[in-house]
Amino acid sequence: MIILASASPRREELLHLITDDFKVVVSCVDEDAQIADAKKLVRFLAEKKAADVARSNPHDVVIGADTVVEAGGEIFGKPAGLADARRMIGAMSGQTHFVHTGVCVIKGDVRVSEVCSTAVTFNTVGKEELEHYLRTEDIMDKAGAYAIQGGAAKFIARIEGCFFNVVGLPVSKLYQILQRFNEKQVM
Ligand SMILES: Cc1cn([C@H]2C[C@H](O)[C@@H](COP(=O)(O)OP(=O)(O)OP(=O)(O)O)O2)c(=O)[nH]c1=O
Repeated sequence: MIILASASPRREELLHLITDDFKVVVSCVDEDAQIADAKKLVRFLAEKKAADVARSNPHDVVIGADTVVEAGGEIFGKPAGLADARRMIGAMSGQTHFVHTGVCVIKGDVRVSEVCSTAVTFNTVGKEELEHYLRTEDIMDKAGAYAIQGGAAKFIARIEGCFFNVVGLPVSKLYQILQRFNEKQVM
């Protein structure tokens, strides 16, 4: 059985693009980590989430993931509040940033972790547009305080890499990892 160790409805929706044969078990890990490198951070947290659920489900294939935005040398997770969200989108306005998602798949002793990065370029977001966006989108549970799959779509000038990675799961990369588990007969 495949288990998605995530409370994210986006990740659940995205995993359905690969298979309908899975269940969700939410991990209860502390996401505070003192890691300054964004790629190392998402890998660490994806592993932590997957390992937490794998401990009590040793015979299942457990998937964990974590997404952050890296913009101008800063790492943006979920905003702490409206002011933080305003600051994050302000920093990304008219600029290119990276969205990194770590994904970890564990079954018993076998563990595969990967990081997928997507470059996203925002058009300049005007003050009024920004305030309207903050009023109308549920951004508090999104890394970088935006949803590319939602109202932020209108700010996107260009993306390079996997779109689904930005939404929280690098679907094609995860598919390849799961195929490897299948070939090794560990699924
Ligand atoms: C940048 C971006 C992020 N996101 C979301 C994906 C993730 O759900 C969230 C980042 O938070 P995460 O901490 O990676 O995930 P989560 O807390 O939602 O779920 P869990 O830890 O239980 O797996 O931001 C979007 O939905 N759209 C976007 O455009």
